[in-house]
Amino acid sequence: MAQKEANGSNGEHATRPPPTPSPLRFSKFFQANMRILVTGGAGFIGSHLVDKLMENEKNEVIVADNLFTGSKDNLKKWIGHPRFEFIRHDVTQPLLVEVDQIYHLACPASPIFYKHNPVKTIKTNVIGTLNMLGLAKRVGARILLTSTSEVYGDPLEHPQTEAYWGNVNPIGVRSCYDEGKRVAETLMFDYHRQHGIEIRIARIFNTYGPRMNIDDGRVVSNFIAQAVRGEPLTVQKPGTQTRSFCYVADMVDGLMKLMNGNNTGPINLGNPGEFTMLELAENVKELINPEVTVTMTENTPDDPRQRKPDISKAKEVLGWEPKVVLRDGLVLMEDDFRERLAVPKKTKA
Ligand SMILES: NC(=O)c1ccc[n+]([C@@H]2O[C@H](COP(=O)([O-])OP(=O)(O)OC[C@H]3O[C@@H](n4cnc5c(N)ncnc54)[C@H](O)[C@@H]3O)[C@@H](O)[C@H]2O)c1
Ligand SMILES: O=C(O)[C@H]1O[C@H](OP(=O)(O)OP(=O)(O)OC[C@H]2O[C@@H](n3ccc(=O)[nH]c3=O)[C@H](O)[C@@H]2O)[C@H](O)[C@@H](O)[C@@H]1O
Repeated sequence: MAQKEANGSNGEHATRPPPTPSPLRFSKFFQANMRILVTGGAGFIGSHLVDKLMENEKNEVIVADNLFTGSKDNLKKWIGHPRFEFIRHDVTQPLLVEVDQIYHLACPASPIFYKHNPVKTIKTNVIGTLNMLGLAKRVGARILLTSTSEVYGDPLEHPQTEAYWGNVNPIGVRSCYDEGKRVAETLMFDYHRQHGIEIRIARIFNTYGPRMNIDDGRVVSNFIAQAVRGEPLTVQKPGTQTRSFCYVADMVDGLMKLMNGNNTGPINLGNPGEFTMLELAENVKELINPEVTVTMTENTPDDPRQRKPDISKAKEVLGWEPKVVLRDGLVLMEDDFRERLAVPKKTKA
């Protein structure tokens, strides 16, 4: 059953005005660029976001990343650029920089990585978000959190609207991530209400695209790497579980619209096209390598059975909806995987 509309979704519950940015911002002669911090900017979504932000000559971009799952390779075209800076930094430690906006993405996202060191994952979500909120408060910056559709857990409502409070196991092996992100959302709203911080929360649904780690472990990258290598596609049982896959360029566009718009969120960002894992495997097989087989493997605990975003709110308040359909996105990703795996496409005889 739909639960009541998420509180404070438009900032009406802030009890304080936002903290003031640096006095220099109001100086008549100061013509600084917009200074933007991207935590987790060496990762998959983060590096695509950095590319887009760097297109605007009025932006200076600082990436803070501990390189746990990210890589400097993802940022190589910007290293040394005068408007770009990389800081190897773990967000569980305080960070002192002067910025106007913070995109807070730092957190391992693939289940195999976030379950690898669950205590660190919780610390990243809770202490990391606290640190970034503290920074936002000190410098008067607006902060956007990349939350997740996993806050809905194994959802009993379908598709999921932002008003749904979720069905999350608090003590399971995925909880470090799901509950960590839920606490991060709570912290965002508490800082907003208590200190007037300008917040934005995106609830991201499964996003895919070029630059995902080859051994990332997530389903789209697994299937594409397997198809390119000519290995069986590993569908975890029962295979009827569903996900909705969003192409990364659409996601970056949504994140920037959210950051620069007036709504705090939370707002679902995702592609509502819904596929079973067996359907995804069939699509990858047909498009990338019709010779591979599909094999059924064991699943992991608490795997959500279905997931599909209701994006009415994103359409209404951001004027955003995804443009790239799954079959086109898979092909766009294939070229990047072939290049990195050094497996060229077979040319027809
Ligand atoms: N890709 C998706 O489908 C998806 C879905 C929902 C939410 N998200 C969220 O989007 C964000 C980015 O996800 P992604 O898919 O790009 O994952 P990713 O693993 O490629 O990127 C995460 C980045 O954060 C960095 N990082 C991790 N812990 C850190 C720490 N303690 N300090 C500093 N840096 C740290 C990693 O090194 C990496 O560069 C994450 O917050 C994730 O929860 C992603
Ligand atoms: O979008 C989200 O909110 C979340 O989605 C993913 O979590 P998950 O949906 O579990 O992603 P995958 O690991 O890609 O799994 C998707 C489905 O594919 C299945 N799978 C995975 C891998 C594989 O080789 N085969 C396979 O069938 C899994 O059982 C699962 O049902 C991301 O990894 C999270 O970071 C993100 O927050």
